Amino acid sequence: MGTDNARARHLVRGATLADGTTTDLLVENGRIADTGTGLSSAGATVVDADGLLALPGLVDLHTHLREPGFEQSETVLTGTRAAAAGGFTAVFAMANTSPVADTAGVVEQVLSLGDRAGYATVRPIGAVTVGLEGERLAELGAMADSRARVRVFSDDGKCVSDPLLMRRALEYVKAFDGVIAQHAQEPRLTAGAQMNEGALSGELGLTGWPAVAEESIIARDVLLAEHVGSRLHVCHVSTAGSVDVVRWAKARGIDVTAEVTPHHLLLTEELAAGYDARYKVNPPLRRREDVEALRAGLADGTIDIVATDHAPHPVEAKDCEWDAAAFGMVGLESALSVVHAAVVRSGQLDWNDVARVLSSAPAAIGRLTGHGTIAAGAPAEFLLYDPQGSRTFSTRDLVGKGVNSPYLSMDLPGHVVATFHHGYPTVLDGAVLPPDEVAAQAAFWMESNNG
Ligand SMILES: NC(=O)N[C@@H](CC(=O)O)C(=O)O
Ligand SMILES: [Zn+2]
Ligand SMILES: [Zn+2]
Repeated sequence: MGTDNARARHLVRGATLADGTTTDLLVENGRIADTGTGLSSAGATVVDADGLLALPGLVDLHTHLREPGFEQSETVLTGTRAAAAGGFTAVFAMANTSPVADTAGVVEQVLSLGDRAGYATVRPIGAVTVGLEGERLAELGAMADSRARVRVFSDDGKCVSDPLLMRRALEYVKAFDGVIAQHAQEPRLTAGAQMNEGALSGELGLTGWPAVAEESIIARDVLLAEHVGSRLHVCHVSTAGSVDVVRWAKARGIDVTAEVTPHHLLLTEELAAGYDARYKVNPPLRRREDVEALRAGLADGTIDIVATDHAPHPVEAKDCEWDAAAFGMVGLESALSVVHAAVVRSGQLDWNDVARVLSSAPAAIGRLTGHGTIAAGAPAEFLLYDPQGSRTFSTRDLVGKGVNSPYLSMDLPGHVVATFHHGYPTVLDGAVLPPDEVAAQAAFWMESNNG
């Protein structure tokens, strides 16, 4: 049955592309076989895309899939189902698992789990240091040369704070065109930190996380990247000052890219006032001025991409006192709607920009091919989005294991109607397709493409 479906052609009829033109998409053998209007539907399953926007499959450069080791929070299967629901066709899986993804063995395991599940391309991120301990470099070369072909390295969750180790890591990854993705947080300036440092943290009696703890590491790292002539990526930029530092570095010609999360584009620190730990995240939600600067930075290209930092946690880790709660929010299922609400409605980004910041640019930074374009001959990696209307976001919209979403009971615009990965649907009519069906499609795809 799965084999038949994988061979099946799909005709997506009357979709609107990011540039506003209308087209049909004939999907066959994993590729977009043809585009144009009035394509024949002979032998094809027709998907009516009237009024729907077709965007290249979203690529998340920053996802916590939690497997191996924290399967109570998420697995590669559940996390990639959440990804598909959000319109993602590729995710880069962060290394803070148990064991840590600091060896070729672990990254190959994560790769295989992703391939088998079949909901999205999973590209493992390798740890920079052994055990994320910040003491000695992990086997970066072996991870790069492994089947997982790791190009992005990060100790995310922790900062590579030792400047000498950071310098060595930047130097080392040049050999295989890798990039260090830094979680910029000066540890001494943020010991015990619970929320953004400012008047509000004082009022609430919570230890503050000062903006300078992020900005000083970014400033140091762009200078190190310049010094060694290497490539740096900055994770989840959250302050106006960070945008200024990155803008300065780019003007100087330094090879740096930066990401912002959907939540830092929409939410502010005032949400901490109710001590609801759903709003506890690292880096913390900041001030309105920071949100405005992040939006402007994304619009003018200083910030290259939006990445979710999808960080699922079990209910117990959030349903407790603020100080004791885990940092992090889920974000895959809501990302496109939140970006729509934060920067499309305001006119700062159009849909072409959205396709860039959520698909082609993250693919380019991660050296991932086969994603980021909708064109005849290209791999069929795309989604259909209904930009009309809005929904009250609820746990029914959450497909992964985590329910730690800051958007529950908020009204969000639009929704993902369909996602196609490797030419087969992972989401149709707004519903994620069952794991056995998708796994069968994936097995057939692997056979015809690798075998
Ligand atoms: N963002 C978070 O608040 N938490 C992340 C770690 C991280 O991205 O720094 C996690 O792994 O839970
Ligand atoms: Zn981080
Ligand atoms: Zn993270």
